[in-house]
Amino acid sequence: MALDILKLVFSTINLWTVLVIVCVLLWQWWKKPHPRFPPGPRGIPILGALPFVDVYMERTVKKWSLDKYGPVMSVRMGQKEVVFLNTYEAINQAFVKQSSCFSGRSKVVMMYDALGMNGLILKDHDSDFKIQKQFAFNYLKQSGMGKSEMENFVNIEAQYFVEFLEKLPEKAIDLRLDLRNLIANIICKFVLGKRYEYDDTTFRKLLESLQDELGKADETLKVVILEYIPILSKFQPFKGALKQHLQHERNILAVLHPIVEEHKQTFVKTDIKDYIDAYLYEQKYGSSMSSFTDDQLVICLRDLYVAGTETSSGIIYFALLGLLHHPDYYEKIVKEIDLILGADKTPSMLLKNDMPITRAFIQEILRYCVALPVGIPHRCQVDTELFGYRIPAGTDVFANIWGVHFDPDTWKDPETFDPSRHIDEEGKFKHSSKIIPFAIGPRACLGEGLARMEVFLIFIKLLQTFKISAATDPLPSLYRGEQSLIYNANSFKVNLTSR
Ligand code: HEM
Repeated sequence: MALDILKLVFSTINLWTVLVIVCVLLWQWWKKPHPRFPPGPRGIPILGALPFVDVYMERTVKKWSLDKYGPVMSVRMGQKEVVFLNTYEAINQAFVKQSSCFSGRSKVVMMYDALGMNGLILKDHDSDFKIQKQFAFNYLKQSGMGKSEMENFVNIEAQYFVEFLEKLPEKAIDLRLDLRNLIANIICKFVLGKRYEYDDTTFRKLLESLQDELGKADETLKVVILEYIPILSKFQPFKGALKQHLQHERNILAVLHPIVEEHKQTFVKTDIKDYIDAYLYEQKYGSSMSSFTDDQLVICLRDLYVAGTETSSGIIYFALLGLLHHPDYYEKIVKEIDLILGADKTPSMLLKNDMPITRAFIQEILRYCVALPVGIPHRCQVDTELFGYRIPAGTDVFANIWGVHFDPDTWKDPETFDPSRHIDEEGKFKHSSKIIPFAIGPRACLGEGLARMEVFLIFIKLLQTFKISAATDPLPSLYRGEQSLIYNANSFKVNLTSR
């Protein structure tokens, strides 16, 4: 009898416990951060809308925004309520006009244990960040970002690159890694003060860590999910994926630390050769010395290297794929290059106005193949209003850059790859403020000037030197690339023949 009573009590407690847990979960899922929070799908308890989002999250969200929720909408992702801005006007309003509210960063689970919230990319928007970003920007500008000094350097590196390719045995080649080498060399020269030969072991180590860090798509997916359901980091396979990701980050830092130490040993205040020297100078003699710490320096170097390598090289890789998909444009561009540069003249940004077809093609690649389709999330720093909605402090806000580039209200047949949309009736290149691959506002890309220069000069140099043909059949899609931390084309091979 007593046993029966005990059994009954326990089964009742269990039932109640389960009921309470279910109610808490339902309440959490149902409750919005504010009655005027932007509308959006709430999905199912615990997972939110995660199971309903395509691997190309930006495309699903844009569709939801067009079909039902409008330009400013929310999506419940796991435990988090995030906001997506799906039109140029919404992004401009938040990230430019209300930038004092919308420029923060949140803690990133997949990086935090290795990087904290230091460096440039992950740093919250405070006075320290402004000093660091201004310093980095001034340094790049002084080094000639967007000017002829930097152009010379990109051209010299591009020349090394084509010479390296010319020496390779004639066979089909996948240029992805070699392009990454080339672009990494450019950023290393500015930042670390040296370029590396393609077989240098330190350089290979750095590149391999980058490749591992940016990861394979399925590993990346596991660490990305942790941003929304952090509790999963206690369980496999998420625990292992996170550990590995953090180790890749530490590997990059381990290569950079000794380079900084070497600079410290050889530092001469009257001979500033690179970013590290300039930083050490600021550390010793600058007016805001406390902001310039050793840890901050190493993570800034990591940021410039990581942010500056995969993005630009990926866009050039996409541009080559685009050419192979559109032989009519291949022909037109080569004709333009032959007319303006011939076989020997060095590519130059000064000639860009004479090359509208090449520029229009690159512009269409930047529209169509978005390296960071939803940018890097911003954190709303104070309770604020946006388009009549309430956005509480602490909310993560994404700019759906892909959504802007494929907005049917701006672009006719947005899914058609068509460079002619960037050329006016007089045959001149037409700039569009609604192509924003580098984002906008105070958190916009630091390296836009350098990246634009790299893509233009290297793309032309390759076409001036080689005849490029496809060695992969069928070619991967230009529209559906590989979704990892950075969106890239799926691998393909080409044959290169000297022109
Ligand atoms: C085609 C090439 C590139 C693309 C498409 C690109 C795109 C972007 C985007 C979308 C962001 C996020 C902006 C935001 O949070 O709103 C960003 C941030 C950043 N990029 Fe780039 N980027 C490229 C090349 C580069 C290069 C070459 C460098 C280095 C010199 C660089 C350094 C950075 C840094 C440091 C940030 C963080 C800025 C901040 O948090 O304030 N990027 N980039």
